[in-house]
Amino acid sequence: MLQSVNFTKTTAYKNLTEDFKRLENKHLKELFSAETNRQKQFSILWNDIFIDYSKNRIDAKTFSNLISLAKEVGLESAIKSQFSGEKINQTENRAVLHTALRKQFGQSLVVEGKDILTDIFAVKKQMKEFSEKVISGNWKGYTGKAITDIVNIGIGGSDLGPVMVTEALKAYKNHLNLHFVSNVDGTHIAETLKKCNPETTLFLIASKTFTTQETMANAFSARNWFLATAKDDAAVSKHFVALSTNSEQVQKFGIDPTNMFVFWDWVGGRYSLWSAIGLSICLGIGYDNFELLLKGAYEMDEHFRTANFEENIPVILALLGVWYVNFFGAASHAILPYDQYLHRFAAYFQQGDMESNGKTVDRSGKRVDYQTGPIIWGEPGTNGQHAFYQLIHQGTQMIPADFIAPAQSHNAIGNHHQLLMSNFFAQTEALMNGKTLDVAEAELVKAGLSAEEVNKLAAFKVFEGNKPTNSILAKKITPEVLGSLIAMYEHKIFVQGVIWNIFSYDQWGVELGKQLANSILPELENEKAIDSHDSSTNGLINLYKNWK
Ligand SMILES: O=P(O)(O)OC[C@H]1O[C@H](O)[C@@H](O)[C@@H](O)[C@@H]1O
Repeated sequence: MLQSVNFTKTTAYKNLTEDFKRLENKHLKELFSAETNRQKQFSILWNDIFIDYSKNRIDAKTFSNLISLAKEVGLESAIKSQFSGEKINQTENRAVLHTALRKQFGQSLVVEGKDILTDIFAVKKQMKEFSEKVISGNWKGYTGKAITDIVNIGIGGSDLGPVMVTEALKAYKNHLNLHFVSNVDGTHIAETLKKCNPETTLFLIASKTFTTQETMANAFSARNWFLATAKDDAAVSKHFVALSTNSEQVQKFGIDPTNMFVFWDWVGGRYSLWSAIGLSICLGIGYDNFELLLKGAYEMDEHFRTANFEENIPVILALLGVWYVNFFGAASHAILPYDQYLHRFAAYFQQGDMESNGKTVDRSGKRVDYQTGPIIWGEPGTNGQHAFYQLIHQGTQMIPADFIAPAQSHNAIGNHHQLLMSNFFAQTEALMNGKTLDVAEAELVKAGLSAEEVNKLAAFKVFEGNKPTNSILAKKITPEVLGSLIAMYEHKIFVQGVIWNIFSYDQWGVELGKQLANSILPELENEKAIDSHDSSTNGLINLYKNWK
């Protein structure tokens, strides 16, 4: 089981407090000139991924104290507990075994006396056969036509992962058109169905619980739309399949149990793209590529599980994050992929990270007296550069950022990739070095400005620099590399949860809004004025009722 340790009471934390005093006002430029081999010291080449974390505000001593922190909070045994299937998600009394889904054929994992890989491989086989049948056109719709369009209906973890991965690996896409419907706003399903033909559309109803309001509403609307043309309940089985843990609800909805792809309660929603929830990935890029994605994740699992903390990528990234959140007071962390295909990567980890570590209560049930998970955000470069980088460069907040880029593009058009990469390299350099007042003045003088104008303008052209970044350079974004990158962030989140002494695998914070929406729903079904809430909520509901 996970130990409950307040990391702020450890010796390592005390030492880090001293480190912070030493480094708080030290410029990264100074650190680089003091250590000529700094990149070598603070970087890892692993498979086709290079992690350069040298542009962080640490020195060798801080690094070693951060590693000690991981040791002191019992990270080693926490990793063992997670991988072996202990019920570390204590508030839901569940194991956390998305890593088991990535195990390779021929391996085994016995949990509570049962080899859980037997069931996992059986579902994978079902996914392989089904996806191959649909892709080849052998799976026919109710009028005998091959499937052309796949609509995945799901939300949160049953949507974001498949969306992100199928976008990231679009270069591997086959002929099937993929659509994702998540929002309960009728616009989402309506606009999607405009593009589909009931005879050739396959719906994947993706929901771990099969009770999620948004998904069920969309699933019923999809079925009504389908039956309006098909006019035969028996046709449903050719066009609707379920990805879920809840066979009872799946059957109630009317989906044939043979068309159900199961997973298990030890797969958290936001960690479920590796499970049956990944069926849309198999359909969109082929099962073999899905397997490669899993393989890449498995390799990262093995690295995380076995590498010394000093060389352990997720551990190091997690510790650097803690360093900024808890010592420098950073409130957010940016994920900035220089790859258009990764345009949903940050959005995916908004759920992955914020739903996991957005907690205020520690593992003993007490309110924490330190900061936990940061706000995760980001957009692809270079778009972000022309939008919000201003604040990263010259704003008052410290925003540690991960810059991710592939050395090889899937679309080598002209010099586009060089242009992109020049920006990737320039940004982290600029964020680190900044621009001094002297340089800003000299540039203005060179541009022919008068002394008075130089004096007026120079302060606005200064960049303090000293902004920490990680550069994550991959050879190419292949399914395998993507799998590794996703698993890398998953493990980073876990490590941070261990340090912050919180439960990373529950998500009670999403419940209150759901409960209240359920109690408000019946109030919207009649004309009566409402007075059961506070004046703001009553006022809003009543105005809505007047206006609708
Ligand atoms: O797959 P389901 O059960 O429909 O849940 C969808 C989402 O619901 C809630 O918002 C949370 O529990 C998420 O973690 C989950 O991913």
